[in-house]
Amino acid sequence: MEHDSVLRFGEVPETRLDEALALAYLAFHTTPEDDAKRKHHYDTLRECARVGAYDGDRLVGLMATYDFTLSLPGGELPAPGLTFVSVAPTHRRRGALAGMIAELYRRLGEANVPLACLWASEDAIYGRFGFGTSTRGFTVEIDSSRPLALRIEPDGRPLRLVAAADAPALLGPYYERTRAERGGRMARTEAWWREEWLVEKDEEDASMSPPRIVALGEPLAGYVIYRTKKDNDGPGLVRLDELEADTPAVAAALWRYLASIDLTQKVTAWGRPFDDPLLHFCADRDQVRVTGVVPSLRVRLIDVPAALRARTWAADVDVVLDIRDGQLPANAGHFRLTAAPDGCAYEPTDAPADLSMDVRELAACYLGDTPVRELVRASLVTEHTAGAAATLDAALHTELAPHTMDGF
Ligand SMILES: CC(=O)SCCNC(=O)CCNC(=O)[C@H](O)C(C)(C)COP(=O)(O)OP(=O)(O)OC[C@H]1O[C@@H](n2cnc3c(N)ncnc32)[C@H](O)[C@@H]1OP(=O)(O)O
Repeated sequence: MEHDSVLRFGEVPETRLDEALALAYLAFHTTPEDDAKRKHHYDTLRECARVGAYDGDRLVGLMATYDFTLSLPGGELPAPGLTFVSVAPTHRRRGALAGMIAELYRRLGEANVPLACLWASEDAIYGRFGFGTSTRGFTVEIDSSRPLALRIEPDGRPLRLVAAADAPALLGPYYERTRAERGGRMARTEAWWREEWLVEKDEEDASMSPPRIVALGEPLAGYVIYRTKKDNDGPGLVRLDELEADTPAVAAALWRYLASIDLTQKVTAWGRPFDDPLLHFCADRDQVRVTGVVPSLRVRLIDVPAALRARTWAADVDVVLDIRDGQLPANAGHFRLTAAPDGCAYEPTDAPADLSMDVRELAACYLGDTPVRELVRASLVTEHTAGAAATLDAALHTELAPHTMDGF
């Protein structure tokens, strides 16, 4: 009988890309709206590394990985991004995903790749595989039927519209600088800008306008990318896709601009960084309402020592961590972490632990997002030595909140 058959895991060759794409459309309940969209998916899949699950010769599971580079506090690392994770509905809950993950971890281990990352379609899937939520954002809604009330003076320099064709060259270097200031951000290629950020027709809502880009300052001091929607039955909408600014005054000017666009009465923004100054400098929090918190990038520490050594540390720490790891035994055990602003060592030890945690909790703290103390209070980290979590938090601290806008 089919459900007794044993699954096999391995490469998905280029010759089977049509089948792989059909499987992804089946699992995600989608059909491409036109040939161009299908070709885009096909080309994306062709460029990704791919793992499949096979029942006999039939492809019943697919996982692809983008070749990303992720910013860390004070550094960056390659971090393959999982995407197109799909299992045929006839073969669900038989270990296809678990087997593909095991095959992926084997490959990444062989290639000395220390991290992997993803956005989850459902929250409950990936924690068991050691992924922790490493960046978060919030969604915000602005009532723009009246001018945006501000407590600070917005930057008064003129704003200018930028053609989408010119945007990668202008915004690319600016965005790249922000990666040095915040963990959790992907390096963007020109193709990524064009195909993911500046694509004419919005992937999720075809009734949205093409992307509009507005810049402030020369040299560039800030920018917004947004789309608008005119609703014939109600007020139009501005959907902010990205806002970056050198100073709060520049940010204030850009937010005020978004809230002033004619024939619209609402601005929505998704995935804003946790430390967005808007929430402080707006004068009326009834006008600027936080409507949700979004778990963003999930990170898997494949090689914990290499991952910890690649980031910088804000303060001295000397703690023994007892790490559990259900998939990668090399990460499990007692390790002494000695870190300081000039470097970090992470070595196995027989010493008793100061803190015990699963590797997914370490991932949640890794980029400076969730404080270890919060996880102690949630009983997800055990503190054996009083004060150990606070000391580790001080060392993990980052000036700016980690943040990811590139969904994939
Ligand atoms: C990065 C991305 O691409 S995210 C997109 C993920 N894909 C989708 O959402 C598409 C639709 N869903 C699917 O294709 C499949 O259901 C998948 C990929 C989510 C899961 O694949 P499966 O082969 O059924 O998972 P598998 O059998 O390996 O399950 C492994 C474990 O995860 C659990 N699990 C799997 N899916 C889920 C889920 N959606 N919610 C909670 N737990 C889950 C299983 O119960 C199992 O737990 P156990 O080890 O305690 O028994």
